[in-house]
Amino acid sequence: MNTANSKQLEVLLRAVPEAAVIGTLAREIGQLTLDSRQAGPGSLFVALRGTQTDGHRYIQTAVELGARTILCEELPALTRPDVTYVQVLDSARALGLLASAFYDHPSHHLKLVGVTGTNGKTSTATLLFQLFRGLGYRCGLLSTVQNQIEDEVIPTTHTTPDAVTLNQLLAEMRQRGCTHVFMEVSSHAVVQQRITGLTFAGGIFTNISHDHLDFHKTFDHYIAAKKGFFDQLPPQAFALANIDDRRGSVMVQNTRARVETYSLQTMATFRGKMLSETFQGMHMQINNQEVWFRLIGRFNAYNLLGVYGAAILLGEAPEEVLTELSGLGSPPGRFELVPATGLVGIVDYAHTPDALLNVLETIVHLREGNEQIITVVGCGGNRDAEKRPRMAAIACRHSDRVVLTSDNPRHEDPQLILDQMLQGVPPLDFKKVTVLPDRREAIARALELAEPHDIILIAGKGHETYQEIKGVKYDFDDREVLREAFEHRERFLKKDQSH
Ligand SMILES: CC(=O)N[C@H]1[C@@H](OP(=O)(O)OP(=O)(O)OC[C@H]2O[C@@H](n3ccc(=O)[nH]c3=O)[C@H](O)[C@@H]2O)O[C@H](CO)[C@@H](O)[C@@H]1O[C@H](C)C(=O)N[C@@H](C)C(=O)N[C@H](CCC(=O)O)C(=O)O
Ligand SMILES: Nc1ncnc2c1ncn2[C@@H]1O[C@H](COP(=O)(O)OP(=O)(O)OP(=O)(O)O)[C@@H](O)[C@H]1O
Ligand SMILES: N[C@H](CCC[C@H](N)C(=O)O)C(=O)O
Ligand SMILES: [Mg+2]
Repeated sequence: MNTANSKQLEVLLRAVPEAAVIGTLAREIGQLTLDSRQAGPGSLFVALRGTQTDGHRYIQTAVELGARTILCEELPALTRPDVTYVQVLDSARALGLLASAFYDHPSHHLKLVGVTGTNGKTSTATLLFQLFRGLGYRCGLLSTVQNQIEDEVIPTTHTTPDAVTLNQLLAEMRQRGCTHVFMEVSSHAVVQQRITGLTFAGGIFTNISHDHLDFHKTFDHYIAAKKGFFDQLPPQAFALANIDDRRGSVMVQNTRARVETYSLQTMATFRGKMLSETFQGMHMQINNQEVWFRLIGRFNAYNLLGVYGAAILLGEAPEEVLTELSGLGSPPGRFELVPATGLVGIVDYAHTPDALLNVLETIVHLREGNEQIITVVGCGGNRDAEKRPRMAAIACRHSDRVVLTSDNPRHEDPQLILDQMLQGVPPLDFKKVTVLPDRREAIARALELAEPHDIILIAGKGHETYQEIKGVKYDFDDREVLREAFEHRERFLKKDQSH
């Protein structure tokens, strides 16, 4: 990436006035790193306290690899005269501030909009990116699926990258002439201060429901994390909240930004109404204008309203925005239809109880006759376990047949995850449930159960192209696997007919 940079330590530290320095300030910093394994001559290594280990334990390693500037909360027992130590109260905060300064504060020069909420971040940010490109702007996107600078796709491992990667990407976007950047702000990113030091033009709150309690421990902490994003918005920014969500007004109650709202139920700055929908699209009214969209589902009506509102708050003309929005399709793996003869196949990233409920309610609503709804779903390992029985219960309540399977088991035993899911199956529903830990077999089984016109939902992995089992990522794409299973079924049916 062509954002090679170097800065005098003395200049950089103006971003962190509270720092105490031991050693010389006359150092040229060529790289910021939070991982000792990436340190080298010219590096400033930032020791962060993490969830698995403490970066302070790797100061020595960073120095051995050539780093001569260390930022930490606690000085090592033995300090070296040839190393500069910068001591702060909060390394994560300092890293955010330094990363912005190191890359010349790229966010100050961009219209940066952050989207937070349990569900709908990727959808909202991606739609905004596509919309603004359609309106003629050069744009950047930071999302779970991928990062993108105009047409160039940059793979990502996180929803919100760490502060260094984030500012580096923003700097690259700025250098390439982008004026607008749309990014997802995960709750982890707020708590770990990955976004500290950024200047946002606006923030959007989609909704909040059950997720990530493995990390945040309580729902109140999770709400506080999301709210933290709005608390740090500047007065010039907008804070756009979905007020149909119970927590919508709490989110923006302490923000200094200008508060605006969107709703499908009540008075709001941006008011929408769903008029009708089919599997091909939906008809909506937005602030008294009627529009046809290619996206479907009540949850997408919310996403479209949030996108519309943000575009207007960024100064765009309503007519142009609606015309452009009306032509946009779903982001990858979000209610993605997989074509099949005589059946409906849907791959969706619903991996929380709320998302699964929304998707299934949409499908139930769109069902025309007595087609069966067959749901294949699992829950990820090493993540929030409380959602497991809830997701199984929701799948049972709104489907005719359910195949429980593995998502990304990570380091957990797939059978134990499934046992926890089974706890949520009501006794009378056991007859509709099949358990098959192998996801490919589970998808095949769903098709064996299917009769003409049935609707098959494969939930939880959406755009993911791998399945992570015991630290290894195996190629696996629900859309591909479903497509192959459809082809197999068609061959089988043809053979059957010819006999
Ligand atoms: C739980 C969590 O968020 N973890 C993130 C966190 O790691 P951590 O706090 O566990 O770090 P750690 O492993 O304890 O290490 C502490 C420090 O020591 C350093 N270290 C460690 C070892 C060593 O040899 N040398 C060294 O310097 C590490 O680089 C780190 O700075 O900081 C790391 C660097 O930024 C992230 O890569 C890591 O993401 C892990 C891989 C992860 O899985 N995160 C997920 C849960 C996540 O962040 N998800 C959110 C939300 C997803 C959603 O939208 O639903 C996201 O934004 O992606
Ligand atoms: N506004 C919404 N409200 C509720 N559910 C939604 C909404 N938008 C999308 N969904 C559902 O949630 C799933 C995830 O959507 P999306 O990827 O946009 O959310 P996200 O917030 O980015 O998730 P993640 O935290 O995993 O990055 C979708 O596949 C869909 O099932
Ligand atoms: N960003 C979410 C994605 C979950 C996707 C699901 N397929 C899983 O692996 O659990 C997380 O890391 O919790
Ligand atoms: Mg996302």
